Amino acid sequence: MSYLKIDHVDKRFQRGAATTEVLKDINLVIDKGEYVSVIGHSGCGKSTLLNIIAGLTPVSAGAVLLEGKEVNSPGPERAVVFQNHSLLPWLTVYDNVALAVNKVFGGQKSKAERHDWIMHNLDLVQMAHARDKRPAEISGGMKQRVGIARGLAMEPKILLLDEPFGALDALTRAHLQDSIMQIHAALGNTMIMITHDVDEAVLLSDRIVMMTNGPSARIGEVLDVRLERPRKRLDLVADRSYIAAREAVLKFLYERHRFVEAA
Ligand SMILES: Nc1ncnc2c1ncn2[C@@H]1O[C@H](COP(=O)(O)OP(=O)(O)OP(=O)(O)O)[C@@H](O)[C@H]1O
Repeated sequence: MSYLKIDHVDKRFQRGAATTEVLKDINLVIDKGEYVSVIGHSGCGKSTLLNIIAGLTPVSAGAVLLEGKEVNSPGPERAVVFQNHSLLPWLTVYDNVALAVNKVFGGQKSKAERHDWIMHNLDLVQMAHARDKRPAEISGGMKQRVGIARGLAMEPKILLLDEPFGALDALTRAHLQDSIMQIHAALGNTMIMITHDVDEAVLLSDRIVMMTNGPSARIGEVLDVRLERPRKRLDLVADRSYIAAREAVLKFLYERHRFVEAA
């Protein structure tokens, strides 16, 4: 049985009498522990696909199956990390993570166990020192770290990352990419990440799913990234497989499926 199966998924949005077909016949199987990136031009339907996997958006046809069970509502086994962190501004870093932990584990773990689990996840993203700060008191990168801790703390089967580093400067972004690689190596969790950044996709992924332009976007190609782990960005700069993977994605995006802005 596949771990995650996206099976002949179509998505159409209805606005009044007009129907837009955003996704057409999306098929993808993802193994447990895989890191899969989804890349494609703006508006092709990447977030729509992620939201379907999250159970936030219903499919128009087809199905998403996680361990054979159909996904049709949001659940803690599919946690989402959004681009803009989505932390509650009136709660501290600790309480933002606690909210999710209490919701998921309130009936299973004691108060002390939940506390340890919250601190463990804040430690994983190197944010334990800021546990009493509110979101407005910490940087964008730190907010994303807390968002990732909150997602991980739900112990999801799949962590869905919607451009998690998109709003960050290049250096902060690089630090967070390194952190997420370490977390993935340590926990072996399944991750699906949307990105616009070709280097980020190659650095982090086991496979890169490349989507054609919408409307009716499809999966155009899936690239296997055969780079050994752990990966170090500086070592990869001159690595032939890295350069080849990067070139394959760039060619897909800028030669075969060039983005043409609507007039
Ligand atoms: N709730 C909705 N109702 C109607 N149309 C929608 C809805 N959500 C998304 N769309 C449309 O679906 C298309 C795909 O949007 P989506 O946000 O999934 O693309 P994307 O690839 O994630 O874009 P970006 O890279 O710019 O974030 C767009 O044309 C968008 O306008």
